[in-house]
Amino acid sequence: MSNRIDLPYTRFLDPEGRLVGELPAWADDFNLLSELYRRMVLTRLFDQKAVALQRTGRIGTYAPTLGQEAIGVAIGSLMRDEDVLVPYYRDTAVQLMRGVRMEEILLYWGGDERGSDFQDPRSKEDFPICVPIATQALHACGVATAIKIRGQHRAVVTTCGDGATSKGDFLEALNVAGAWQLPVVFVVNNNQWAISVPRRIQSGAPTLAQKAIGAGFHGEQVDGNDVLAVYDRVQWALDRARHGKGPILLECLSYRLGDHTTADDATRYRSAEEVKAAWLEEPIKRMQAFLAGNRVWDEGREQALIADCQRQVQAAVDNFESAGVQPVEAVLDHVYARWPAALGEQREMLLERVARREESSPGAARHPLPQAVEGDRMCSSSSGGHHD
Ligand SMILES: Cc1ncc(C[n+]2csc(CCOP(=O)(O)OP(=O)(O)O)c2C)c(N)n1
Repeated sequence: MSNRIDLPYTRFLDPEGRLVGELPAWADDFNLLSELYRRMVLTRLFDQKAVALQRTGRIGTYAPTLGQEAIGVAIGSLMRDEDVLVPYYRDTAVQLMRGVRMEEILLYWGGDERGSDFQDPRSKEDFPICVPIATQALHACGVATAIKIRGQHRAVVTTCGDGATSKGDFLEALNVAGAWQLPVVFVVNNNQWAISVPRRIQSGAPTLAQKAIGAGFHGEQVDGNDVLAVYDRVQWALDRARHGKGPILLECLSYRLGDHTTADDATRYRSAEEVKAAWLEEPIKRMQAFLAGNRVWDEGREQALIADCQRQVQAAVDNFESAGVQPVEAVLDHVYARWPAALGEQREMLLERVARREESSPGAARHPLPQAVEGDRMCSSSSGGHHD
């Protein structure tokens, strides 16, 4: 007997950018389609820069989003200001679409608290990136419960990887979302790897989407390399959630083209042939081919786009590098809404110490961003503020 539950799978574009399904009416808008492409390119160029900044010791560990741009761009382009994002660490694209500034993302990965204090009103109520695997799924259900109690028309989106779907937190979140019919959309970035653990041994379930069925709600699979497919299904899921029709799980099938993080070396556990084959499926080339085939994209537009994105990325890097060092006491900020008395005392002590050190040797108490440690690529822990 098969353990497979037949669930929908959506794909409109094949890897060459040819149509393999009938596009919905919303996709008649070629301005929108070009914009989705532009956003994927911007994400990729920023991502490449972030990796380069880690390699030169200017930020700590970074989790590249290479190959998964379609998923994040689709989600972020569809969420409304009043929706809430509860992300994981590979959500650079969604955050950029939500108005999080590139320099804020760099500050975050540099271990700077200012990187989670988003300035854009669109992302003010979004959560910071969650590094502990799958815990964000429960936070999302908490937010969705509040929205439901208040009778608001808002949706919560939470994301995770394929490995995260094995965690108790994830399964508990599905359970409560189904039991209470919460307005939450779970998006699983099935990029085939959880660090060095391949999808085939991650779970006995033939699809990860079917995990929703056990919790009493609908799940689907989507080609996560096809931005049009992801856009279509996320749009539908968000609309349902906002109208009180309960949760949805979308499993987006993609591939992690980069290392797990800059502290990883994926050549140790996966073959060059596998990665080469995955590059043939990646999302940006296929969308470019589709747009070019419809005569709305050409080499001139491509060059102008790349130049524009590079300007934006460089301006963000300049802002990041001139942000200065965060105050030492920031290590205690953002932990409690109402401070316990003991922590207040510790903060005072810390400030006194900083003041004393500052008096005896000006500048010494405020350290610059951490520098790269030699051989960082092989280290399992980060050189910055995060551990994986
Ligand atoms: C609770 C917890 N356990 C272990 C880790 C270490 N860890 C970091 S990433 C990762 C794999 C996650 O893989 P997946 O969920 O597939 O997401 P991906 O990184 O592939 O996007 C693990 C085990 C962690 N961060 N948190």
